Amino acid sequence: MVPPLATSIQGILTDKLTGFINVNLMKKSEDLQSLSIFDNSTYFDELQMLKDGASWRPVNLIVFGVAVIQSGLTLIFMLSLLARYNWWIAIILFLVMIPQSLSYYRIQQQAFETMVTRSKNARKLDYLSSLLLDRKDAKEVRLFNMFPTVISRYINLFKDTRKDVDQIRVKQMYASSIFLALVVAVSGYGFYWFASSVSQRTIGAGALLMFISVIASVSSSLATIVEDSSLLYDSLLWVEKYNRFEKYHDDFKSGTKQVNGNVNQIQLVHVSFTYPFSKKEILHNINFEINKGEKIAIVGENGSGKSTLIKLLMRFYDPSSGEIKLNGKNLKDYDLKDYRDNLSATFQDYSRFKLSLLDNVSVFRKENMERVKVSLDKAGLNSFLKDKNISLQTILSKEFAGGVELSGGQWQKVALARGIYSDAQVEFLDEPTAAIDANSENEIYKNFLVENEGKTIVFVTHRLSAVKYADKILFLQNGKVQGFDSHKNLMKSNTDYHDMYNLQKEAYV
Ligand SMILES: Nc1ncnc2c1ncn2[C@@H]1O[C@H](COP(=O)(O)OP(=O)(O)OP(=O)(O)O)[C@@H](O)[C@H]1O
Repeated sequence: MVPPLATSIQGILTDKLTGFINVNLMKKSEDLQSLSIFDNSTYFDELQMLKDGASWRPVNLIVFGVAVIQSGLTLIFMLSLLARYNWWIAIILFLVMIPQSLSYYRIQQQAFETMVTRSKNARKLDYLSSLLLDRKDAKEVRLFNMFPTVISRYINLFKDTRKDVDQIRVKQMYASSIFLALVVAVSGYGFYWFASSVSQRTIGAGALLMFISVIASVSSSLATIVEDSSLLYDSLLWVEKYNRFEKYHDDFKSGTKQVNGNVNQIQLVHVSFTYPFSKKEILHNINFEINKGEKIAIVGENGSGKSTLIKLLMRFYDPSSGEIKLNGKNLKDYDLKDYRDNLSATFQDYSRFKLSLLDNVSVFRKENMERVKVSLDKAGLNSFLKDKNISLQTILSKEFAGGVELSGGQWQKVALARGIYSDAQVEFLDEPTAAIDANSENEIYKNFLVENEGKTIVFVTHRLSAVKYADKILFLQNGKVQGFDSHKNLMKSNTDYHDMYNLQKEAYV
């Protein structure tokens, strides 16, 4: 093909395929609605490799495919020319290619597998470099002078990773040398045969010149075929991994039943739960129910399973045993997206999108400026609405031009505004005020829990002062329900709860 044309076609294909594959990877992520895939480190390894190869591997299929076909045709033509004089030299030359090609393929496969296992290290290497280069960890990295250790860890890991690859390279070099030696031996013999035939005048002198050019062309075509087809094979292995990823599905399926806007009751019946790829059971035989309009507080020590319970209620995971029922039917029977449309949440590890204030609140749902403003106001951010330097279009990150940096508490309020904006029937709040000052905290709880009559609200809190707003409190200890009742009743009937509440009360007085 004409080189400039080939270059531009290759450029266009590279762009299109990169876009196509990355979009497909993102769409695949949309299919995987459970969080279980994120508990599997192999997922990150495979994804890293697929993302890294997205821009060039598929194009290699075409580039090397075309090169192999071109060299194959040249080879056949040249060998048939040679066969006209001496067919068995042509056959021997051809046979030399087979074992060498096979061994080359094997090495190439090893090189590919090394790269795949290496991707575990590649991710670690990426992480180590971003630790020192990114803004996120800049403060602690500098305070604790993490530079020398991180750099030396990077260098050691890099050396380790290179070791395997270098071994493969050496093998490749040996295989190429043996291949070359065989070709030289066969060609040498061929040259001897042609030269003797010319001296005995059984063939003309021109045949010797033809033999020399055939040998040059055959050996270069053979080398191209073997090398390019092994690179082609390498790209095919990548495509195979990509297809496997595309076909990947977990056991997590959406049902078809519609919620029809009625989340009247959510019931947990003998629910136990162990995270995927983990052995330890986190929740044990949980039984309780939430009725429409109720305000339920979940309290308990760190690690007692409060956030895990919220994840199950939102169906990010399914229980390992027992069932969660929505309006009397198994939650798994319901259309997942439809169910989640009825929910809203402010997570403990809420997202800080590097997008505009408007996007951060509306998150691509139907935009309604007035409602965004009301949500910000209810979340305690009315100061934002008066600030001349902040508009709804302002990007909430200094990494982008004109962006602003928010404080931890302001970020949490933006996350709360996002929850308020949705106006969903059921609201989950996982430690919604951890970073918020006492005055705002009170206001927020009032806004959420007192002035939200019809809404069902489940909130996790360590601040026991907030439990006064709850109809019922679920008291968790080591993944077990220790009590489920009103604050008043628990204070009377549950000594652990009573002690925990009083301890915190004393700390504040
Ligand atoms: N993805 C996960 N895979 C395996 N174990 C996990 C995972 N996420 C959490 N855990 C474990 O589950 C347990 C409960 O965690 P969870 O976040 O539910 O506790 P919590 O009560 O919300 O704690 P906190 O008050 O500190 O927020 C912890 O021991 C934690 O290590």
